[in-house]
Amino acid sequence: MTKPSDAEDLYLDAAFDFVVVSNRLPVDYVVDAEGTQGWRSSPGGLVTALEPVMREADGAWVGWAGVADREFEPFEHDGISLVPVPLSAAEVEEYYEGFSNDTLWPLYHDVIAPPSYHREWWDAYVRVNRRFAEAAIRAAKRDAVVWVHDYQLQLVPRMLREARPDLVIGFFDHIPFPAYGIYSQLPWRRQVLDGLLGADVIGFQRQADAGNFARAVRRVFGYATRGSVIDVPDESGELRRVVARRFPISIDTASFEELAARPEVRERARQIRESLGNPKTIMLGVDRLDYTKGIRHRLKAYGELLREGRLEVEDAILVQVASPSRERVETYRQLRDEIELMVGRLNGDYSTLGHQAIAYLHHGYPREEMVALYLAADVMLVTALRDGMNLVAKEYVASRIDDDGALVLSEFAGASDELRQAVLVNPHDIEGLKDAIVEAVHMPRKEQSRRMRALRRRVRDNDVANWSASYLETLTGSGTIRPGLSEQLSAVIDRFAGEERLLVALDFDGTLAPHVDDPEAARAPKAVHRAIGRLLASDDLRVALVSGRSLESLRHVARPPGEVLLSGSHGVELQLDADAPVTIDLLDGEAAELARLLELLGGLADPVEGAFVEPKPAGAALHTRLLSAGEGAVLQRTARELVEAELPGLTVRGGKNVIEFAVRTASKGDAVVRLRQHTGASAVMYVGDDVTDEDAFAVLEDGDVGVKVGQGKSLAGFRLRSPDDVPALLERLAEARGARS
Ligand SMILES: O=P(O)(O)OC[C@H]1O[C@H](O[C@H]2O[C@H](CO)[C@@H](O)[C@H](O)[C@H]2O)[C@H](O)[C@@H](O)[C@@H]1O
Ligand SMILES: O=c1ccn([C@@H]2O[C@H](COP(=O)(O)OP(=O)(O)O)[C@@H](O)[C@H]2O)c(=O)[nH]1
Repeated sequence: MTKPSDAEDLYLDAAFDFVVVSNRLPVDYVVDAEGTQGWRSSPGGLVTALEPVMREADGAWVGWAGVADREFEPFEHDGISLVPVPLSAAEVEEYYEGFSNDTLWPLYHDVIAPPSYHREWWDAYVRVNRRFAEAAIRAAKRDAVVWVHDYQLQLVPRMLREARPDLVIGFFDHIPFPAYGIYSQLPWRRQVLDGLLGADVIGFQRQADAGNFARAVRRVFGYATRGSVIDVPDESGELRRVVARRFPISIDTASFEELAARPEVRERARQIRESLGNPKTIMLGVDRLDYTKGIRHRLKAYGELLREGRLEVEDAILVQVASPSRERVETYRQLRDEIELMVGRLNGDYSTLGHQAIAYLHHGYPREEMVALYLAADVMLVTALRDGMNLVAKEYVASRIDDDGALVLSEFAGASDELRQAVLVNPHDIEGLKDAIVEAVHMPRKEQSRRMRALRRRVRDNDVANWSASYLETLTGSGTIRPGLSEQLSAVIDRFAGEERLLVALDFDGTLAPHVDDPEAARAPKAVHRAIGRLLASDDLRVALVSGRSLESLRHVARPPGEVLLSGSHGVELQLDADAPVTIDLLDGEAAELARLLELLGGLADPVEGAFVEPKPAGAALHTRLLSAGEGAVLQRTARELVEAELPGLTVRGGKNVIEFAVRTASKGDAVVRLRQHTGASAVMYVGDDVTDEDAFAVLEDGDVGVKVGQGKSLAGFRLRSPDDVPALLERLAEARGARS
């Protein structure tokens, strides 16, 4: 791999600010029986999800064209720039069918099938990952964002970072990440984790996957993890923050709704029903023919229902689309044989001359036909034994624009975290699955509509544009923030308000009060005081102010009521009880350092008009907000160099137009940890705007809520546009908390 020092020429043909890398391109190269060559949509949910994202972005998509031993020049297809990566026949066998789909796939899906471990497959995996990384490097401009996808390419993030430290690197895992007891089987477990940790943000479908990943990192490397943050040391020992958290993928909901409303698609749905003899109930399964999808369990349950007479072949039919997948992998061949044997038996046993038990279709269908099938089906069966997300479930819901139909959904599919109003099942429990199918078949129209409305709202609120925006916002900190509370944030507050004991921790400057030139003149508007008052009147809810200011200054500007807990000087000072004195008892050495620090900063600031020093109990801040950006930057750099030379080891913090030095190490993160302990809170909300608030976001845990005010890279899951939006957030929480009690 080329190192950055000799990689300058690589930047020359780099043309893209945004590069997506996945094993598959959205199209496969095909030659039909007559020898006609062309491009056909490639299978699977990854392509369905990424296609609309790429159509919006002016980026390049690096991937394989689905055929061995063919090289293609980069080309444009349907408005997307594609950069094909070639694979030899041996590589398809060892990297794609072998290591990706016969080692990692079964291992990551909880060993439903036994994984095979072969050293030659691993060698091919490393080689091919390097080729993908090199193609991405060629395509990416300096400082570009490169977003790598899925288990086939887990080594690419590290390869990119080593060759091109300028890049912003993201990774998204579309499939589950298993518990360490299973993951640890992998002979190359260290290398794979290390490969992934090359990314800045690692996205997962479910929080459970992110948790499994963080635990594996702790077990294998011993790196510290806090909430969604992993501290990864680089070669010089400096810590790099890697975020690992859930970003549930979705679909282009509006396009499914639009298709479902088209007269020709509705007509096609009617034809499908008619061709099946207009039975009372059409049940539908749509899956790649994969052992993770639980097709066998579904057929078994359906067969038993027919045998027991709980379903009649005159009334019901199961349409099973099993689209061809990975057909040269032995486990998939065996699965096809088993499924087709089962379908043959069931049809032999239960079909009559006029009524078929199962319509089995071993084909892939285009989007329009899929929507017609969704519209034709009264009941959708998604019974996966393990599935990263399962987009089919979301597509069914989005297509039911008349708010009818019923979805039976496995709790082992990622989609079940969001689609709570489906009939949820454990597909291993065949009796439970049978009951769920019967419940769905007989579900009253009113009940169908109640559930479907809630399900549809969910897929509309979190569509694929939302998914990519929220991921990329975490990765790059860019994006437009609309004023007010987003629907997602409102929904999360409602959920948060239901937790047992709450802590609401708020930064002051830039969050409750707008930034002003004179720090002592900063004030929060009346609306903030009112909202805090309402929160303080709520049951089991504590409010804390967490500021970089000294406590004295914080009390002066914020004028908080006595019940508000206070943390000042970035966690150095804590006031947990209104009457308790706060002392920080500097050691003699610390006091001497502080005195010298004030001298040094004073010496720098005094001659510069507009610059001033704010003394703090355990440090001092040099403010440059009245200077031009250039002058401010120069003064801050000089201060940093001077202090580091004379007082090495002090904590240094950059903020908005301020640089701060402290003789005692503490952070807003430490403050939040102490406050959580002190209040016994079961969930914490933290709201902040500055870089120093990132320490607090970093210690948030599952179930907590982080809200960043304004733009910029952040670990927070949610955003508000400005301090003007904060009172509405606090009011909403107070209201939801009140409604609960
Ligand atoms: O490329 P193939 O080997 O033919 O397989 C198709 C894709 O299958 C997997 O899809 C996953 O991504 C979906 C979207 O996030 C998700 O809903 C599903 O649960 C996953 O299984 C695989 O992860 C992709 O890489 C494949 O392209
Ligand atoms: O005949 C078919 C079968 C499936 N799909 C699409 O393939 C994707 C399957 O994604 P899912 O997440 O359900 O599972 P995956 O195959 O990725 O494991 C969905 O968008 C389906 O609409 C399709 O277009 N035609």
